[in-house]
Amino acid sequence: MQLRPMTQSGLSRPRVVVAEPFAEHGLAVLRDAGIDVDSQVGRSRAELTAALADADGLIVRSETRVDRELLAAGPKLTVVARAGVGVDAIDVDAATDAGIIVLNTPGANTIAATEQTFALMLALARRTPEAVQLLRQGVWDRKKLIGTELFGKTLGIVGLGRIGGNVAQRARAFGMTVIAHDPYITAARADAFDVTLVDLDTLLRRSDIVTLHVPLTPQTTGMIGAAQLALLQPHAYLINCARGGVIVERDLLEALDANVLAGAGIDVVAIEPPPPEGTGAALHSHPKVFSTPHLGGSTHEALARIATELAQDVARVLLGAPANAAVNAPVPDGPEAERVFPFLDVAYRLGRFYPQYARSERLPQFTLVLGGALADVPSEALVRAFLSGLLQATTDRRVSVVNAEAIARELGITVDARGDARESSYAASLKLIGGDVAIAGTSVGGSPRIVELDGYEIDATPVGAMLITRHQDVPGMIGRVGTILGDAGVNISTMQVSRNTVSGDAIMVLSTDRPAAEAEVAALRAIAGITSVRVLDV
Ligand SMILES: NC(=O)c1ccc[n+]([C@@H]2O[C@H](COP(=O)([O-])OP(=O)(O)OC[C@H]3O[C@@H](n4cnc5c(N)ncnc54)[C@H](O)[C@@H]3O)[C@@H](O)[C@H]2O)c1
Ligand SMILES: O=C(O)[C@H](O)COP(=O)(O)O
Repeated sequence: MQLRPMTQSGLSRPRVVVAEPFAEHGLAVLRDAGIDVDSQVGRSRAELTAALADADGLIVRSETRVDRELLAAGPKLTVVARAGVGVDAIDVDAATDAGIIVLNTPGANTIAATEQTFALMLALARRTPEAVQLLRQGVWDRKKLIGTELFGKTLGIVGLGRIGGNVAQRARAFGMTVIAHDPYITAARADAFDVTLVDLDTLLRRSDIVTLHVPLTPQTTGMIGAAQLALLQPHAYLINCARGGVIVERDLLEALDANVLAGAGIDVVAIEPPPPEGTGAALHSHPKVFSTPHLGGSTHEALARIATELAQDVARVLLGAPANAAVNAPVPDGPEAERVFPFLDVAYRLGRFYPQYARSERLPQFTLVLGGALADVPSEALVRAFLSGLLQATTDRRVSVVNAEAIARELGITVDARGDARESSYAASLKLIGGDVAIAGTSVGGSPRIVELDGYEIDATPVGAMLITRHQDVPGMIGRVGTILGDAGVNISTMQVSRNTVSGDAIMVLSTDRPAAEAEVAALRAIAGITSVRVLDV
């Protein structure tokens, strides 16, 4: 895919501030893509705030609170990237309002968090940390340390998403019965994991071990408090590798002291790192709690995966391509993703191309025809990509896929998207109709192409500097245009000519290494037979 920097400072090198540890090879991916990296790891919030003044991107993990105030310190910010899954420390709504794309790496640490869940589960069941501690003190006591088996026990999973699903699969291999509570998944997903879906109270009553795998949201904050803990069996264990805030920590401490449950394995606490006098620290030192300092996602493999995936996605966004994993601008997943994804860039380029080519006083109402194999895919992500390109080329505002629709609504711009399987002579295509202009695009090997422009068949890559002439179809035109541009030092990288045999007109579509300057355009316009010259920066 051909890319160009999409920063507000035009063609200057984008700059990314890294606020928390991020694997070196991820930084190398950014630098190789022409992005400057500014490490603020370990610096104060004031220093981080100052560093954002001219930053295009920000990379964080779970310890940086990315609130409205911090976002406001970065007027050029295009992307906030979370190296991991949970985005609860990021004000995603504030980012969306500001047109900032929030990325994460869903799935990259799923296995790590799943295995950490089992590490805590087995540690609790076999009392391993206690055994290690006693042996370190020289105590050999086998009777005191008799454990329990996972085999035959009931595991209750709260949140049957990526991690919950992986935990379920492995629990079945241990010979456990698995029940789950997740109001947002289908029965088919539960069946696929051989899991019975139940309500939360039933899960708490029936489980020998309860494990939490929900995101921290307003609905899940404090979802396990005194009333829920009271439903547990006295021999039950509670595991939390999700977020500390899902549990009311004070209630858990009291329940442990009152033998309401047998123990807890926790990787996360509500405030990290926990202040010494808080409930998080009290849990860490509680004799019935085995805890780890938020290590669920911290394996070499997961961190390497995260660094590569995130750096590539940050580079894609900063270089003008659609994101793979934008939290606030989702693209379809499943089988449709493969069809839609290459066309996000086509839609975006059509958006940038249109106003520079059409030059109409007012933007018309648009129609976007999803042709061929695109006819039955959801159009939302394609419309967002189109609008972000269109508005970036027509407004001074910070526009991206996350706020393009809202801005378009404000400006009264509408897009009527419809599928038409018969529309395309390509396997799949997008046709944009606006006023009396019609442009069709497709994707070839991941590269956007314009294949039809106002009835002319062409094959042009709408990326970077372009020059389009309309002229009479007479001999010598190509030579004259080429000579003027050559004399001016404008290198032509590709040239397409297409003719209309009925009208006797032709179109020439050039990609140039730099946009032609006004004087050069004036010289082209002066060629007899040339009716229009347009310079575009797509
Ligand atoms: N300890 C760690 O280092 C670590 C590592 C990775 C992820 N996490 C945490 O684990 C969470 C889950 O990760 P995932 O990748 O499985 O996410 P996911 O989005 O794939 O799964 C979350 C599941 O929770 C369900 N859910 C949401 N609200 C619910 C509710 N009120 N009740 C029941 N179910 C609900 C969703 O339907 C979804 O199926 C993340 O959001 C993150 O906070 C922690
Ligand atoms: O949400 C996540 O991805 C995990 O909690 C990991 O968080 P971390 O990046 O702070 O280790």
